[in-house]
Amino acid sequence: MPGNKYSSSNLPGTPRTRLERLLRERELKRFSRDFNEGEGELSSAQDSFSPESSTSWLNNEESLQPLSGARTSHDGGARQDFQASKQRLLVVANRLPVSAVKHGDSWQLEMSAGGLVSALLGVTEFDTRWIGWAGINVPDESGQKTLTEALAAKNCIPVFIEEEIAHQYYNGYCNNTLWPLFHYLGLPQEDHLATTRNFKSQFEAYTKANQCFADVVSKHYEEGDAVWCHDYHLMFLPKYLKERNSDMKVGWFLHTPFPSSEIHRMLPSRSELLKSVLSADLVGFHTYDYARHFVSACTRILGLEGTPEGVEDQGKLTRVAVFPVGIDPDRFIQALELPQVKDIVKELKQRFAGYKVLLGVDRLDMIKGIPQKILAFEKFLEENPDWRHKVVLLQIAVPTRTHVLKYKQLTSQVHEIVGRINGRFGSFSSVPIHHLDCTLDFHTLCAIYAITDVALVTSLRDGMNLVSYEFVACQAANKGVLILSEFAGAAQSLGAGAILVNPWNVAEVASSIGYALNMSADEREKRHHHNFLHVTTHTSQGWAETFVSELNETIVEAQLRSRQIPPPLPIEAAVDRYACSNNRLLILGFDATLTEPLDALWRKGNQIKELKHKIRSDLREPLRKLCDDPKTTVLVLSGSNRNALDNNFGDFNLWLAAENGIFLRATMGEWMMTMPENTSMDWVDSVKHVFEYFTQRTPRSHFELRETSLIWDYRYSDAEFGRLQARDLLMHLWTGPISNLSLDVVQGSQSIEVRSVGVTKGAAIDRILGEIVHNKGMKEPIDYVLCMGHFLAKDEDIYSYFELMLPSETPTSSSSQVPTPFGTPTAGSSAAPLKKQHSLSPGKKSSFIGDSMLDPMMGADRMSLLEGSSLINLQAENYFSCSVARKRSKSRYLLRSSDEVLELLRGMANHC
Ligand SMILES: O=P(O)(O)OC[C@H]1O[C@H](O[C@H]2O[C@H](CO)[C@@H](O)[C@H](O)[C@H]2O)[C@H](O)[C@@H](O)[C@@H]1O
Ligand SMILES: O=c1ccn([C@@H]2O[C@H](COP(=O)(O)OP(=O)(O)O)[C@@H](O)[C@H]2O)c(=O)[nH]1
Repeated sequence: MPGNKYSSSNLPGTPRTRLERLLRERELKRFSRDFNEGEGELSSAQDSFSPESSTSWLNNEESLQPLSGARTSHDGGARQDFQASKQRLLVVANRLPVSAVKHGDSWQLEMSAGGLVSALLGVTEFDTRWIGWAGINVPDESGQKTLTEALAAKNCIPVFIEEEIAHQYYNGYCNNTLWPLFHYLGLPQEDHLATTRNFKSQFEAYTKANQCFADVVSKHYEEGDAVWCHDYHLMFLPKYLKERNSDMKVGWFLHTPFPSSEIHRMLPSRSELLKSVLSADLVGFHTYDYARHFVSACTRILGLEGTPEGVEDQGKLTRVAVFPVGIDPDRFIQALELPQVKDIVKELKQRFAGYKVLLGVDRLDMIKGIPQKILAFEKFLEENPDWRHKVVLLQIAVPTRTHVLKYKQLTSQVHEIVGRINGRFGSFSSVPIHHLDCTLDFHTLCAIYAITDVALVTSLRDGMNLVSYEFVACQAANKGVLILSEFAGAAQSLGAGAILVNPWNVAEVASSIGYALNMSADEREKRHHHNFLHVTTHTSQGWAETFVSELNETIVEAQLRSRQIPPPLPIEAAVDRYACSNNRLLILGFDATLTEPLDALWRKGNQIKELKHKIRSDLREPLRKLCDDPKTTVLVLSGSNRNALDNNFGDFNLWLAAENGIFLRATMGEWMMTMPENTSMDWVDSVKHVFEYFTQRTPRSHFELRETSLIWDYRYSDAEFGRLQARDLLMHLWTGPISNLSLDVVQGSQSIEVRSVGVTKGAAIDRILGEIVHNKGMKEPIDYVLCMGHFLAKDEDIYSYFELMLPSETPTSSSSQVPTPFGTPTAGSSAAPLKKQHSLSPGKKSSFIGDSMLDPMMGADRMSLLEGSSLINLQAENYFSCSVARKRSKSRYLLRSSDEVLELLRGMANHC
C-alpha cells in the first residue's frame, strides 16, 4: 500500500510550520504518484488508455467520463484502494461541465465551454463532486429527478433555480454588473434610474441564487469534505455555508481579475460582497495583482488589517494567496497523435496552403478585445500590401451570454467590421478574415491550434486566458508565435516567450503581427521553448492540488491560532460568582469597553474624536447600581486623560485612574499621583513635533497630548496609508528625538503612544489598590475580581498581576511577565497578604501637573498600614480577566464587543 511504504513517519523530522507541512505533503504526493505510475506501467497495456477515454470536448455523450479519477477508474484493486482514500472535494461553480439538452423524455449532456470548465477537467486527484446550475429551467419535479439522475453518472449535482431569478442572477447581476466591473468596463449606465432599480432586483436574485447553491452544498456535504467555491457568481456562498456549518472547510477562487479597490468601491454592495468572501478560510486569485487589489479593498473599504498572510479581522485570518491556473497539457499533446486529428490537420494545411495563419479563439465577449484585434489586422494589411492574400485571420468567436444586450450589440459590431474588411481586402478567391460564430469540437480545436503560425490573444482584461496555454501546448512541431495582451493574467506567466502588446494600441498590435510573421526560426524556437516549459509544468492538476492542500493547511493553522484566543467569558458564571462574593473589585477599561460602538459610517466624519469618548448611555444605569453597592468597588482604569474620565464618570460613586493609572481619584475626592517618578515630560516637544508632522500628512489621523504621554491615532485613516505612515513615524522617532531617552513607544493596532518607561496599568495597580484599600478602610479581603478592557498588549500586565494573587497551586497563565506586586501569595495559603514593595513619594509635584492635587497621605506611611494584612483572598474561580474585542490577549476570557459588556454588567447589577 502506498500509505505504508511512504507513510509520513518514513520522512525525517516533524513539520512545524505551514510551509514545512505543505512541502511534506507535496513530497508524499509525489512518492504516492511515482508509486502508482510504477503500477500503472503494468496495467496500462490492459487499460489501453487513450486521450479519448479522458474527458473530451466532443459533444458526444459516450465520450464523457465521470469527472473524478477518469483515468484511474479501470485500474482494479490497488488503484481503487487509493481512489477510496482520495479526499472528497465539492467543486461549486455556476456552470456544470456539461449542459443539458432535453430529447423527448431523456437528457443529452453536452460539454460546456469556457476556461473554468477546461481548468477543472484536468483535476483528477480528488474524489470530486461538481455542484452547479443546471443551465436550463426545469420546473417540473419529474424532469428535475431524471436530470439529477443523468448528471449523477458524471458526478455532477444540479442546482435548480427558478427561471426569472436565474435570469436576473446570471444575465443581470453576474454578467451585466460584476463581470464588466471586474474587467474595468464600469457599471451599466444606459438609464440611471432603471439601472438602479435593476441593481436592487438583480442583487436580490443574486443572493437568492447563492442561497440555492448553499442548500444543495449543505445537502451533499459530508464531514471532512473540502468545499471549493468558484468565481464571481458565488461571492455570497462562503458566508451562507459558514452560517450553516462553521466547521465547513471553505475555499473561494476568483477566475476573473479582481479590480483596483477604486473600481470595486463603485459597487453599491461592495462591503457585503467582501465580507462574505472573507468568511471563506482561503481566498485565491490567478495573480499577485488581483490578490493585492482584494486585500487593499478589504483594508480601504472595510477598514480591516491586511497582512502578508491575508486579511485579519479581530484575530480571525482569511488567507489570501495566488494560484495561477494551468491546463492539462497532455490532453492536447496526446490528441495531436490521434489519427482523426491528424486528418483534420492535413485538411486544414491543404485548405490554407500558401497562407500564414493567424488565429483568435475567444468567447464573443467585450473583454476579449475582438474588434480591436480585427482593426489591428486591418491596419496591418493596410500597411503591408505584400502580405495581402498571403495571410488569413481565423477568428473563432464562441457565442456566450447571448441574452445580455451588450453581447448582442458586440456580435453585430464584430460582424459589421469583419464584413467591411473582407469587402475591402478580399478577392473572388480569398477573404482575409474567416470569422466563425461557433463552438468547435475538441479535436478540431487542437488541429487548428497546431497549424497556426501566430495566435492573437488581445483581451482588454482577462483573468488568465487558457487559450494561450492551449495554443502553446499544440505547437511543439510548428513553434508558432504568441501575441499576448499585457492585460491577461497569462502575461505574467508567458510574458517572456510571447510578444506582449497593449490591445488598445492598434498600431502596436499591427506592427507586432508583422514582427511575428517575419520572426526568425531561431527566435521562434527560443520563445516557444520558454512557454512550453511553463505550460507543461504549471498544470491544472497542480493548481487544484496546491489550492486544496493550502485549504487543508489553512484549517490547521486556524486551529493553532484559535488556541491562542481566549475562550468567551461565561457570563452567567461570572455573574453567579459575583452574586455570592462579599467584597468585589471591578476594574473596567473605558475606550472600546464602556464607550459607544462606532459605526463604520462615522469613520467619515470629524466628530469621531468627540464620539469616542462617551460612555454608552445604556450602560449608565447598571454601572450606577454597581457603584452604589457597598460590597462592590468599581475602578475605571484608562489611558484617557483626567478630563475625559471626569466628564463621563464625575457623577458616579467610583474610582478613576487616568493616564494608565498615573492619576487616581475617588469621585468623591481629589486627583492624586501614583507614580510621580514617571512623569518627566522633558521629551514632549520633540515628539510632538514629529506627531504634528505626520498628523498633517495623514488625513483623518489625530494626536492627543495627555499629561504624561502622547498618542498618534490613525484608526480613522486609510488603513494601508496609515500603516505606512506609522512605519515611517516610528523610524523618525527611533533615529531622532527619542533615541537616547528612556521612553516607551507603545504600538497599538492603529496608534502609536510615547510614554515614560515603566508606565503601565499593571505597574500602577499595585499602588492604586493600596490607596483604595486604605481609603475605604477595607477590613474584609477582596474575594472577587473582574478586570476587563480593550487594553494594549503592554498594559495587559494587569491581568498577570492578579494571577499572582491566586493560590499557588492554581496554574498561572503568564507569571513570568508579572509586574512587581505589592501583594504576593503566601505558600500554601489561599489568602494573599499585601506586601509593600514600592513606596509612593508623597507631595512630589512635577511642573507640568502643577494643578493636580497630590494626597500627602498616599505613600510609604500608608502602605505600611496595610503590610501583613490579608486583603486579597482570591480563588481562581472568582478571578475574571477579560479582554474586550481583542483576540490576541493574555486574559483568561474574551468578550467580543461592548454589547456583551452591557449584558455582563446588567447581569451583575441585578444582584446589587
Ligand atoms: O460560463 P460563461 O458565463 O459562459 O463564461 C465562461 C467562463 O468565463 C470566465 O472564465 C474565466 O476563467 C478562466 C479560467 O480560470 C480564465 O482563464 C479566464 O480568464 C476567465 O475569464 C468565468 O470566470 C467562468 O466562470 C465562466 O464559466
Ligand atoms: O470552441 C471552443 C473554443 C474554446 N473553448 C475553450 O474555452 C476555453 C476558454 O478559456 P479562456 O480561459 O481562454 O477564457 P474564458 O472563456 O474562460 O474567459 C478554453 O479552454 C478553450 O479550449 C471551447 O471549449 N470551445
